Amino acid sequence: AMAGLVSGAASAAAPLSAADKSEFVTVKKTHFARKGKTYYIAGANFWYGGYLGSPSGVGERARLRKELDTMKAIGINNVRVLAVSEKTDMTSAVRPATTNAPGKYDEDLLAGLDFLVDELGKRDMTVVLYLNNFWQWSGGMTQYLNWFEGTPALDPNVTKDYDDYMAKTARFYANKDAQKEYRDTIRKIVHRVNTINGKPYRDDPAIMSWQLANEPRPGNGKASAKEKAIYTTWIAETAKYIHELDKNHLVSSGSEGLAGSAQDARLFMASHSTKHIDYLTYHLWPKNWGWFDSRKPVQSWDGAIAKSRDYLNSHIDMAKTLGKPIVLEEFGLDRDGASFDIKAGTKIRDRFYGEIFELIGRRAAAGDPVAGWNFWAWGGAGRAANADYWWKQGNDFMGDPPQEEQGLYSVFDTDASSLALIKGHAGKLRSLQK
Ligand SMILES: O=C1NC[C@H](CO)[C@@H](O)[C@@H]1O
Repeated sequence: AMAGLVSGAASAAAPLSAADKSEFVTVKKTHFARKGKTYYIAGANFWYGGYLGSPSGVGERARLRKELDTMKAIGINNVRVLAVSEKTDMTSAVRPATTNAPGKYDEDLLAGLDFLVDELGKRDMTVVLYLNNFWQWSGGMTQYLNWFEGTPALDPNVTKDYDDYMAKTARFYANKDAQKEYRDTIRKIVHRVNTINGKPYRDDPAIMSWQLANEPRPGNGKASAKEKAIYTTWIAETAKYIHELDKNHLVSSGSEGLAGSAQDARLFMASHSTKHIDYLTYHLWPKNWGWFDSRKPVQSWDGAIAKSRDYLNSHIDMAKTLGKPIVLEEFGLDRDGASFDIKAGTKIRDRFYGEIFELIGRRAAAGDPVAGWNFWAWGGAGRAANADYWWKQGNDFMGDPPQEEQGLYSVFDTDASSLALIKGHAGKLRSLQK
């Protein structure tokens, strides 16, 4: 099995030439380069960063500045952020949305993204901006289909049927009208001029990459050859379109890896071999994928960590084969006792984070095409507001989007052991940059 097959001769990061002095994050063979050095991502998922930057409504600019200062202080150099959301009547989705209807945008909310990007530039931090969502918590592809197919936007928290959801949502890729609106929105964002600092996004090195969507999948686990072909074409053509709009920035898919490719390694490799995809992404979710049972942590730990290591190693090996850097841009585990309560411990999650950081760090040090990690997700000063832990409009934003209990996977500013662990491993990756 591919698992545990640690690469043979490590492909050490190629020495950088003066041309790599670019302020922009670029790809040099199987590593990122930035300002003349290799660049490793020690990042956080911060989906709501643009929301906090808004000048009105949901905006909390003082909180945003404080969150970025806290992240910077522990060595986090990158955040992964939702750039576009679609207004929907689904209860599991965030309100407000950057797109209220086809071609109708919320300029106040988009000004929040401007503020975030400007604040990141001031802190020498970078951002990955995803332009859509396969899931319903920001409207996403299912909302596009509501607009252009006339079908109801599907909320799996209501339908309780993920297989049906995934098969229907994947119709987005071949829906011409939905694709036209999606591309119009992409152009609106990629060609945006920052209203805070006057910088066109295209020319701003604080942006690291444009990402097609959060966790785009070809359909469900039984995706057909036709659906896989449509998905593969969609990735290549959308990535190409973005590169035509913007010569400076990288493009990635937002894929989870095998879990987001119907467990089909050939599909993952084929859909990411296009030259228009600059680096690979994968996500790791032991609890979501049924590997870890947080109510039976002792019994399920060994199996979960073995499968997790296998998942990491096999994806790094696929990155080696494809000759592209790979970022573990999401991973997470819940609090002790499967609690959402901020007072619950994080012993098991800390152990899990430590194992992931160690493996990634070891293979990065070995020169493998490892480009870093983003944990899921930054909760910071956010606090759950309701006894049932569900999000309601007006409540704090935190690492968990509205379709999940507020506190499920968030790392809060009071989770001292987790922050210390993140700080230590961010430092280890930073020491590899030369
Ligand atoms: O992108 C994602 N991946 C997993 C997260 C936690 O379940 C989820 O909130 C998000 O949709």
